[in-house]
Amino acid sequence: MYLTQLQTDGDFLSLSRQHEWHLAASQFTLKNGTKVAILDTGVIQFEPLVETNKDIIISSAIHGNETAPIEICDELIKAILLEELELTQRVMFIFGNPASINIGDRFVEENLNRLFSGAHTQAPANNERLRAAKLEQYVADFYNAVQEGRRRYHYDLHTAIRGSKNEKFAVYPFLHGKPWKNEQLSFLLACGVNTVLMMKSAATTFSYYSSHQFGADAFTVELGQVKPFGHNDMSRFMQCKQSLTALISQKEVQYPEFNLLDFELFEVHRAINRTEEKFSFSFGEDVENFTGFTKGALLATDGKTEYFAEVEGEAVIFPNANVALGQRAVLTVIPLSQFENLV
Ligand SMILES: O=C(O)CCC(=O)N[C@@H](CCC(=O)O)C(=O)O
Ligand SMILES: [Zn+2]
Repeated sequence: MYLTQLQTDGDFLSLSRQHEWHLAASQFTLKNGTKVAILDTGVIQFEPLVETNKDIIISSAIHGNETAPIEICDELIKAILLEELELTQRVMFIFGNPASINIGDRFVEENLNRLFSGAHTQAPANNERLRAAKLEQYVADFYNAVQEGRRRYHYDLHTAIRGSKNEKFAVYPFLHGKPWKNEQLSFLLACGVNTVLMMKSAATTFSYYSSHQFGADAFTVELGQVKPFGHNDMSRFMQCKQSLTALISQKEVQYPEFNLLDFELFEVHRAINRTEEKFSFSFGEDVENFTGFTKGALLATDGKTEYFAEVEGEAVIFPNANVALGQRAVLTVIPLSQFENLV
């Protein structure tokens, strides 16, 4: 059994990487009374003795090559297990895809972040599809284990393949008409994220699952650019780590008064999917996220279909010509025009 080693070094990341797709469940209690439950590889849950009012999920390694968020969570988990950090809230950490961490790639067979909200059932099982089903269940059990009416959060931490004109940005899952929350934007700002994309449609991403299925305040948070372990300048992630630390170890957290002028808010204009083997962009690999295009400029070619910028300044997000057929090759955004749904 792995507990003795884990209680000694707090290294849940290495333990998860040594058990790529499954780890026997176990539990123990820290000296400070915090209950620790290892639910599976990459899934560890903490419940402190004190009365709590928040249920917080912090996930990383949904894509295994996005190492900075993994390092943040590794450090937080170690601090909790070694009792250097005491919690005041229920917290579940998830390393989404340990096998993809071990190959230093986005995924093994299939993009885990396109398999949630039941999408994992739409094709024959593989390890990522089985994993998505398990992660859905762990999230459901975590939120449903306590009484209704508590505050639910899920921050799914990523880094982007390309550089970004806005280094850090968040994806606000489509809320089906429910209002966006100033308070959540203020938390993101405390993490160093002042740029937010407001999505306009349902998705099969992890953050959309927690948002839509459980009403969690959930975001995909892009903290920087993909780099191998050991190549991240962790000083650039300090604000995020400190804000997450405050959220999980303080009863309440105060943020500076909300000022819309502190933010760059975008709405998704459209998603362009790759449907043909022959798919290319009109621009190079060095073109960064949030690069805007002149109306009428060619953006992408999908087989015989050409896509042109429809709006002056339409900007690209997550351009990736190598996505699987049928998947999103790029999002385009324009500045948010309506703010009444922000409360
Ligand atoms: O840089 C890229 O091309 C992708 C970075 C990344 O993994 N982003 C997430 C965004 C998820 C969302 O839209 O909420 C993803 O593509 O899964
Ligand atoms: Zn990612």
